[in-house]
Amino acid sequence: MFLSVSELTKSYQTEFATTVLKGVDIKLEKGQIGVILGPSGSGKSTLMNIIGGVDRADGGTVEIDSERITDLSDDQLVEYRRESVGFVFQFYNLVPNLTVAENIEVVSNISKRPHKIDDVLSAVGLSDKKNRFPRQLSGGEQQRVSIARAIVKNPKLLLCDEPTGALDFDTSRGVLSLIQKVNRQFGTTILMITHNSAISGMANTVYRLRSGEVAEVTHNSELVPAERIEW
Ligand SMILES: Nc1ncnc2c1ncn2[C@@H]1O[C@H](COP(=O)(O)OP(=O)(O)OP(=O)(O)O)[C@@H](O)[C@H]1O
Repeated sequence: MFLSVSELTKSYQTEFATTVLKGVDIKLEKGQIGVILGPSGSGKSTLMNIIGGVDRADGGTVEIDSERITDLSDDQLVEYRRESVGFVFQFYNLVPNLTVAENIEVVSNISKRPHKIDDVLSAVGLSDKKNRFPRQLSGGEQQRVSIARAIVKNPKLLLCDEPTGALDFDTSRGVLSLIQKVNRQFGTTILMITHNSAISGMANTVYRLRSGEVAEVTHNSELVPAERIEW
């Protein structure tokens, strides 16, 4: 199994101890798309942060491509985040005074096996806008840049946290369609979190999270093209 999350637990200690993940199991084959669905507060971002090496679990394991992430030192986690994981968030976090190409170049410059910037720009449909600044782009275009920046390092895993959360319906479908295209063209394994259940049709496996537990797992034998998703 390419991505294997087993019995993952996490609590936060504030005034009260809050158990956010109560033994979560997730499995994805290489090249698959997984979706994690769940209401606000169900633990989606916490789970994503642990898989992405941004936060640490209390118990359980995360393995990607036979590497046990939960055993890595802090320095090894930095390396893992830089080489192996691409992140896409609801807000694009582009550097405002760098052009589209430069925003992508910043990442490719520090990667060991990057894709060519022009190939990535072409894949996201922004070759003709590579010299623009983020403020000169629409929200959907800015999200395309952030996807290009996430995939240029040729990551083992692309983590998308509510990638369409700030976008209108038509633009969202375009971005989801691009995520499907990235999966097909580059063979990238993708894990996406959302509270929008309409998106689940485009995933091989859907995990429904409720109060820190996987309440339901659904496998789709046929994937719905993003263009056909309605909500
Ligand atoms: N650093 C933290 N310290 C204390 N509690 C936290 C921390 N991070 C998250 N939590 C709590 O953990 C629970 C799950 O949060 P999480 O962000 O993982 O949920 P989520 O499903 O991603 O929600 P949303 O869809 O609103 O982003 C929430 O009750 C939240 O208040």
